[in-house]
Amino acid sequence: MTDGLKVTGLAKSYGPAKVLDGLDLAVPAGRLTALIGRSGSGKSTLLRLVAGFDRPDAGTVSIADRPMADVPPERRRIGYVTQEGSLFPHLTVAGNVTFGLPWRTRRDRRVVDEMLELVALDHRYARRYPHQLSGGEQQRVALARALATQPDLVLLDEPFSALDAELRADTRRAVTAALAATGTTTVLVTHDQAEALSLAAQVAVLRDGVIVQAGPPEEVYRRPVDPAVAAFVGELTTIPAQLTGDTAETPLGPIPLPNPAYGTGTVLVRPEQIVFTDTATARVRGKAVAIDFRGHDGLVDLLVDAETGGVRLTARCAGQLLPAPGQRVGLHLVGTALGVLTMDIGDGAVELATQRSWS
Ligand SMILES: Nc1ncnc2c1ncn2[C@@H]1O[C@H](COP(=O)(O)OP(=O)(O)OP(=O)(O)O)[C@@H](O)[C@H]1O
Repeated sequence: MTDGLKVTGLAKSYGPAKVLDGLDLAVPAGRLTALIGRSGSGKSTLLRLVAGFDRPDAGTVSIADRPMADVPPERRRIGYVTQEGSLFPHLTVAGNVTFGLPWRTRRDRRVVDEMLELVALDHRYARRYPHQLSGGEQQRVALARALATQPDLVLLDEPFSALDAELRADTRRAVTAALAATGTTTVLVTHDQAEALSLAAQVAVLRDGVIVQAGPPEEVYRRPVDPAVAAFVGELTTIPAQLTGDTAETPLGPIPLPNPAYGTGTVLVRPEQIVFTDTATARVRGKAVAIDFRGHDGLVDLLVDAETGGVRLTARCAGQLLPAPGQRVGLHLVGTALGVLTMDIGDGAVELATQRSWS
């Protein structure tokens, strides 16, 4: 697969603060890459350097195989959509959509109709002004404006974060469909891990000035490179274990390990890897202690029976099937462990995870 965007050794400091520290990232052409990382980790800084709004201290940026070192922002063939969309308030939707186009094309109604259709907006919106649109509609117009110039790369900086949940889902669908239909290389910055995992072909995790992991969503979720990434992209639960090479023996039974490990340790798994089974026939049983109800599903704090370890765990369960607090449940462990902390550190494992070895 060719790279739509390639960044190598990118460095940027503001005063003494090193924000990007030799960052490498390859974004496959025609696909969407989600960039995630804690607040202040440098996501917007990276986008600004790629767009040419700011200059890196070191490193290179290439877009569609063109080195960008001497290319000014307006010649980089980039579409940029921010959280607020930043439409021109004094221009109609049509005026906004065609803003970056040559004069002659600007008056061509077909371009506007085509772009509005692409982002699932009725062509009658063309004559409205931004203040006459909802937040989600404004974001779609902002994307239509960005796509109208047929850019080599679209940068989306938290474009859905100001929208409420329902509008966000609709807008997200329209925007990703438009990007897929045009085969546009896209980098999406988001604070919403679920959004990143669901929309992206590649998820890239920014931490300490570098990309610590980039890969397909399933890989980042199931095979995180370290405990901090594991905790950042989803919930975790820990189980004490004896590590016997390719397998960990836990109170809930054996579980395969991604990498061989030996001795006493703690395995990390996702809560959905602990599955409820029939209490009568289960080999391991426990009791639901507390429920964290989340609508479509919930997290269940469990206490495993004393004779099978007496450990506390968290399981995920579909909303309809959630046990009541105090209810007895059968337990079964599925899948492969995310990794192992090769020290038995008990209940505080997740908090301590970043400080411990990982295998
Ligand atoms: N122009 C600037 N001058 C000084 N410091 C800056 C400048 N721009 C960004 N920073 C600092 O660089 C760091 C990274 O900022 P950036 O906005 O890139 O992070 P982010 O990951 O996008 O954060 P968020 O998720 O909160 O939007 C922050 O500590 C920020 O204060």
